[in-house]
This record gives sequence, C-alpha cells and structure tokens, in this order.
Amino acid sequence: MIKVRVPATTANIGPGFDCLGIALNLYCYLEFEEIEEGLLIEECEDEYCDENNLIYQSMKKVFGMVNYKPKGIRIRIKSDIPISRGLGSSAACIVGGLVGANEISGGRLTKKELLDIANTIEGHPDNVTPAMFGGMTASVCENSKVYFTNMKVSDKFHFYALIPDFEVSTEKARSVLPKTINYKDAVYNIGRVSLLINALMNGDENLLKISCKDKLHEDYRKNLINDYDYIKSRSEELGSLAVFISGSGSTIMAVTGRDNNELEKDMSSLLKSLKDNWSIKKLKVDYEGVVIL
Ligand SMILES: Nc1ncnc2c1ncn2[C@@H]1O[C@H](COP(=O)(O)OP(=O)(O)OP(=O)(O)O)[C@@H](O)[C@H]1O
Ligand SMILES: N[C@@H](CCO)C(=O)O
Repeated sequence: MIKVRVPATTANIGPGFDCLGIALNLYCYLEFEEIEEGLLIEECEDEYCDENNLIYQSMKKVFGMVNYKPKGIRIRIKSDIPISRGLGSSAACIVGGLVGANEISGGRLTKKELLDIANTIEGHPDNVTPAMFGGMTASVCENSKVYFTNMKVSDKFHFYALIPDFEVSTEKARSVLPKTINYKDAVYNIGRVSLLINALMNGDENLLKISCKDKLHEDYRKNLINDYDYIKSRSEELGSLAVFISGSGSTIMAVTGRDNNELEKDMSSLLKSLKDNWSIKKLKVDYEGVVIL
C-alpha cells in the first residue's frame, strides 16, 4: 500500500494572480492500493465517490502515459483541507493522485513531469507547484511545461487563515472575472508582485504592506465572500500587514509580522459576531511538498 501526504496551498497572494503560491502545513492524506478489480474510494464525500473523482481521474492520466493497466484501484482519503475554500483542495487531489499512480506503476515519471501533467489538469500552476515542491513558488507555463522558482518565506511572517463555512468554487470565482483588463491595472500588479516576492523573502514589513495589493481579481470576487471588506479592514486595524483572498476564496488570509495572539483572539471574537461560521487557523509554510510516507 502507498501512503501520500500533500500540503494545502494558498495561491495568488494578492497581486500574483495564477503565478504565486505557498504550501501550508495543513494536509491531505491519501492511501493507494492496486486491488483485484473495480474502483473502491473510501472515506470520501458521497458526491465525489465515483469514477469522476479528481484523484482517480488524475491517476488515470499517469496510467495512460506510461501504459500501465491496473486491475483495480483502492483510494482512501483523509483530508484536513476544506473543499472549495481557496486552500488548494483540488491541487492536493491532483498532485496526490499523480504521485500515487506513479508509485503504483513503477515510478517512471519524475516530479517535474508530474507537475506538467498537474498543471494541465488544474489549468494554472500556482497551487500545484507548491503542492508538489513546497515553499513559496512563482510559476509560469509555456508550451504545456511549467517553469518555476522555489523560495523561502521569512520566518518573521505568520499566516492566519480565516475559513468560512461556505464554499466558493474556483469555477464560479473565475466566471466573475472580466475578459480583459486595462493597462494601468496590469502595471499596478506587475510592480507589486515583484516587490512582494522580495518582501516575503526578506521579512520586509513595510514593503509587504505596500505590495500585497491587487487589481486583477479581488474587486470582482469579494462579493462572493460575505463580510469581506469588514473582515479585511478590521484585520488590518488589528495589526495584519497583508490581507488577501486565498486562492479563489472563500478563505481570507491575514499575514502578520509577529506571532500575534492578540490578533488571533480579537479576530476570533469578531468572526463569532458574523452571520456565517468562520474558523481561524494559524498556519506555517510547508517546505516539503508532496511526500510518500
Ligand atoms: N477531499 C476531496 N475528495 C474528493 N474531491 C475533492 C476533495 N477535495 C477537493 N476535491 C475536488 O476539488 C474540487 C474543488 O476544487 P476548487 O478548485 O473549487 O477548490 P479549491 O481547490 O479548494 O480552491 P482553490 O483552487 O481556490 O485553492 C471539488 O469539487 C472536487 O472535485
Ligand atoms: N489562481 C487561481 C487559484 C485558485 O485555483 C484563481 O485565483 O482562480
């Protein structure tokens, strides 16, 4: 039996739409086994418990590429990554499925080759790259190949995920984006994402404050997240250096410059006063990416 652990990921990080992502220490655990026949998916939510399951569909891509025909497949899912909350649950399924299938079929593909397949399935590389390799990654895709760089985030920064009980699917969150953007907005983001990478690596708090801002997706998506503006402004008042939509939402990510117990306490009581149920999770950067346990 093969056991795989895949980290959650937060993508975009403000201005880095579809490019920047960070792996976090919240995990999806998967077990894989070749069985005599059929498809057995254990501990899976009913709506995902069939042939269309994203983990299984990802496995089939690897089997097809290396021409391996398993008799049957058993998958067990134990995931702490909430679904459709902007913490990379789909990337974790894809990366986990690809790595599991590669192990079952004799380990013929490299991690880099698996990343290229993962990106094709997900449609953008910003979650699957850190899920595969860990750390903070900047990635782009050219001719179906992912080119990326892997970086360390300064230990100075702390990540607080504010996770609501409602989902926002990536499909929905992409459907509200405009078809074109204007030059000014593109320039706004290009400058900021360049500075943001530097700020996160070097622990530059002032630069983080200025650079973690976005004009390409936040304004269009925030209406899908109840109380977004209120939570963001209160969180900034309480000492967050940056507050952004994690991936395509619905989670809101707050970054602080120190271990801020006060912020955690104050944010918890603020979130309790809202009409939806929100939880707050303090997360660290994961530097391992997917691992075979
Ligand atoms: N534990 C799971 N079991 C089965 N399928 C899952 C699981 N987690 C995620 N999925 C699949 O991933 C889809 C959710 O992907 P979606 O892109 O909407 O959200 P996300 O990946 O959590 O968010 P984001 O991409 O913004 O970080 C589900 O509809 C399902 O197909
Ligand atoms: N970059 C992606 C991340 C979510 O999958 C988006 O914002 O749509």
